[in-house]
Amino acid sequence: MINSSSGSGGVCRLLASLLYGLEYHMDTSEDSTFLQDMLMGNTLHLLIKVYDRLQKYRAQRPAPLLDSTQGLAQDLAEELRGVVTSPETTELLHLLSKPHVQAFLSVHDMVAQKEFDPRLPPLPPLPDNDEKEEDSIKIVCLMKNQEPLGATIKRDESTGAIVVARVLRGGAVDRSGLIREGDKLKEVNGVPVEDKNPEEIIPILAHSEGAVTFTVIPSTKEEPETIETKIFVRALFDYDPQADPAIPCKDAGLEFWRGDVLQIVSQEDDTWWQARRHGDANLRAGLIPSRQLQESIDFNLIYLVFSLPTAGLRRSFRLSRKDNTSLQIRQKMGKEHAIIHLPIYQEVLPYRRNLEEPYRLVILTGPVGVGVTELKRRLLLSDPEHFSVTVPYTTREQKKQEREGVEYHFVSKHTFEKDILNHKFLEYGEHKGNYYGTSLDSVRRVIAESKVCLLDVEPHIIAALYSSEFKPYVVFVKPPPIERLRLSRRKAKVLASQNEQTVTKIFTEEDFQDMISSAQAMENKYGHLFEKVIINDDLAMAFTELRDELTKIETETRWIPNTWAHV
Ligand SMILES: Nc1ncnc2c1ncn2[C@@H]1O[C@H](COP(=O)(O)OP(=O)(O)OP(=O)(O)O)[C@@H](O)[C@H]1O
Repeated sequence: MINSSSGSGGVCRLLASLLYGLEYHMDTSEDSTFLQDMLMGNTLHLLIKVYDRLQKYRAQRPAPLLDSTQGLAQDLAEELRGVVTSPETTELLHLLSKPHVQAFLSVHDMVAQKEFDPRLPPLPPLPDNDEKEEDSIKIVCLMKNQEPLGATIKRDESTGAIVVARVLRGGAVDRSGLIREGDKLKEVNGVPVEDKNPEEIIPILAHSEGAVTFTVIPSTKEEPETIETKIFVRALFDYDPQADPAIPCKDAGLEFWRGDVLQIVSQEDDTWWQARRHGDANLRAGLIPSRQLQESIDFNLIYLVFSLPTAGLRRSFRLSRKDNTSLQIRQKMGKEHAIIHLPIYQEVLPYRRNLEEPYRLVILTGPVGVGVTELKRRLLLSDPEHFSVTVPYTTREQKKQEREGVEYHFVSKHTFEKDILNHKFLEYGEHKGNYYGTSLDSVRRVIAESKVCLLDVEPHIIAALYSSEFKPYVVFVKPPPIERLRLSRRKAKVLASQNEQTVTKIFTEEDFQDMISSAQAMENKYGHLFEKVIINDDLAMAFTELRDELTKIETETRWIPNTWAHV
């Protein structure tokens, strides 16, 4: 426990409040535990104590008397070995030979000799400044390690000079504060670069390590005030800068995957923004394509390649299997479009449910037969007080054992058709001359009962529920690779229709192939809406993963579209 009466008490309180403030920016409980352990750990607090003690001596400006205590210790040890041994001399010799003492003396000497700065190479001779119009030259030496320098260069089209095009936020160049956008690059490590192409210079810089010396003519333009933006977006596509022919410098690009949350730190450039991946320890920003690039056809061709086979219909009423010819499901929303224009980023903000707020709607989706119904059934059984499902509407006759509002809401054909016209249904279909449908109001009813509503729909229905009212948490249930599918579903049976009869049958090879290709098509087309993907290989494991995830979303901070913040 931290002693708040110590000198570091204020800092400890500051660290504790920092932890609280940072909570919103953490993805997982592991991140939070890691930070908690680090900020509240003993090592950091001992360091703070050491720092506090050193502060006391600061005013006295202590200076080392010697710059080689190691030499003194060696001389002393030699002299002591020559004298008559006594317990004191033996103890002193033993102490001086201890690695801790030697390390301590070595650190003392490094500080005394001021050896902690990197050894910089001698300054290169100043170039002959024939260009009378240039009034100043700057020689900058940066120590480069494995980390890229964090700047891009280009040839200025009007002057032909090689100029610094961008300085990446948080990168080595940015942290040095010595090179600015617009500076003209004359030499790198004494080698003139003015007659070289940027493509020739980039490898020189990329492969150099240690001290890199730049001779630059500083830009005369007034430096614009840098405003760090705090915009968070969820990437809706995978991006690999190494495979991008358009990026000005591949190494300056930021690789990310669909679903990653990115912090946009600069939008000054119209086509290439600067961003960091949220939760990344690396503070150096990288280039990402801007939204403007989205409008370019090439960009869509390169990155947003969607395959468009029609996704398998979900069996919300357990009726829509492919071989059921008598059923025609008519979806109210989301006709298949041949051309999709998707946003490439979705602006998001952190959200944590308040206890008095309704639970988020949980949407389960996936290809026919993947196990959505089974997972939903298990969730309901696991906690019937907490989870619930909607009651569908039907125009078919009520059976003796059925109760109104339990299995179905029984309504007349006239009422059902009126409700269709009034857009009351999320989805509806016809089977053997009767209508079946799920209404938006039935979702609202479950939520109003302070329960988690589990809804199993086809992915194109999600758009109709994608609002601040429902804040849907969309789980995509995905089949495992085909060999695992064959193995795990050996004994599984599915419902199918034959001659107007519903029968059970085992999965066929065609069912598996359909399931996999349908899953792929769904992911390609709607993957940006899926907050969680669960691979249903081992059923028990898939269920545990789903249940744990649903518990977490009730208490943890998650990223939601910023439009959901406005009611
Ligand atoms: N991981 C699994 N391992 C073995 N069998 C499974 C697994 N997941 C589901 N099943 C079985 O597969 C069959 C189909 O599952 P389920 O009815 O839940 O599919 P579904 O996705 O709801 O499809 P539909 O939309 O056709 O109802 C059921 O018999 C179910 O028990």
